Amino acid sequence: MADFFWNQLVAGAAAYSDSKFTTFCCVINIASKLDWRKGKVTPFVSSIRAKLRPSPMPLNIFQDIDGLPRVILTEPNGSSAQVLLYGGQVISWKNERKEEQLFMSSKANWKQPQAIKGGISVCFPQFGNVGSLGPHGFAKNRFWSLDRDPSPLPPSENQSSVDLILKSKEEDLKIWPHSFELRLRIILSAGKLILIPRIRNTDSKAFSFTFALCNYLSVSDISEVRVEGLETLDYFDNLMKRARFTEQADAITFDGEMNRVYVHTPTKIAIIDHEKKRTFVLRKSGMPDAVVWNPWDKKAKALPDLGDEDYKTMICLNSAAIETPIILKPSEEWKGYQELSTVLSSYCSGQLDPGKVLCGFHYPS
Ligand SMILES: O=P(O)(O)OC[C@H]1O[C@H](O)[C@H](O)[C@@H](O)[C@@H]1O
Repeated sequence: MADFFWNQLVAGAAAYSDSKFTTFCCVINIASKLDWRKGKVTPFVSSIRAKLRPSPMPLNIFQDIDGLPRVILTEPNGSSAQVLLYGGQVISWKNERKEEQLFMSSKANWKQPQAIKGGISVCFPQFGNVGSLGPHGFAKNRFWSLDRDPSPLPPSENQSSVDLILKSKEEDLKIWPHSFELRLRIILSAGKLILIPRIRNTDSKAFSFTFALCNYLSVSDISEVRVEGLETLDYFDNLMKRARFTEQADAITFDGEMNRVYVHTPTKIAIIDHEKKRTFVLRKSGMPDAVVWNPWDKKAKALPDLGDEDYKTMICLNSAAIETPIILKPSEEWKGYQELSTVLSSYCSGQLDPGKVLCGFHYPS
């Protein structure tokens, strides 16, 4: 069946233009049974679709050459996103001009159980190395499932979305003995990519965790990038044994390795890419901290899954809950929210036009 998928995909690629290719890749409707252990995706016949709950837009999935099933989201303006069920990881977000907004390592390791460096990955139940687990926990090295019973989506014709779920399995309980359900809704709409993570304690005892959405954003040249919104805040410097400092600069710029956890950050942070004249705007709630990371040249060379020059075109700006771990009692649920959007940077004497990127924002309820 996997061969069938791949043959269809290749035939489709040859027959269709790029814009229609995505549509064609959507041959396999998500009314599918996904058997990960065999590395296969087995579509049900269409009659079974009727038995499933209706979704607002048809959801599309295909299996790529590495055997990793991915969901493709598209919206009428032409932007698109790709989400791997492995790690629940967003690996691509293209704007309406088909320009990639996310960074993917040129040496990313696509073989399980490795984590894939790039896109937007989920760090749970532990961020970084602080704790008993391996770096960034295990959610990024697990196969997630489609959530067949998500909470109802807000009605909208021009967005497409997917709901994923990760439940604790036996192997997880051995290393982190707390039963949980981690849900992630990914919504694509014109110029925006929204991620809504939710974690429910399905155990009989309380547990605590740290969490991050690790956003690898694509930039033209890291030396020309500035991050605004973190000035005057306190941060833990991971390069200085997590010592606490207060940010003194007007904006964060880069001329060497940086690995900081800013605490109590505002709900909006801007990444200004001077060369591209483009600003990423990160809006978030439920995740009070923000991690800023760039490995620079030496660390990039030391990391086996990062190209030597890759650091120049990436910045990691993570939405996170690290300083104060989240505690959930049995049956309680935590919910976060993250929205990434881009706007054209507008300058007046080198200053970002505040009306364009720093205007008020209200989160959807
Ligand atoms: O390799 P990854 O899991 O993508 O993590 C990459 C980086 O993410 C963060 O932002 C951390 O602060 C870094 O210490 C880490 O190395």
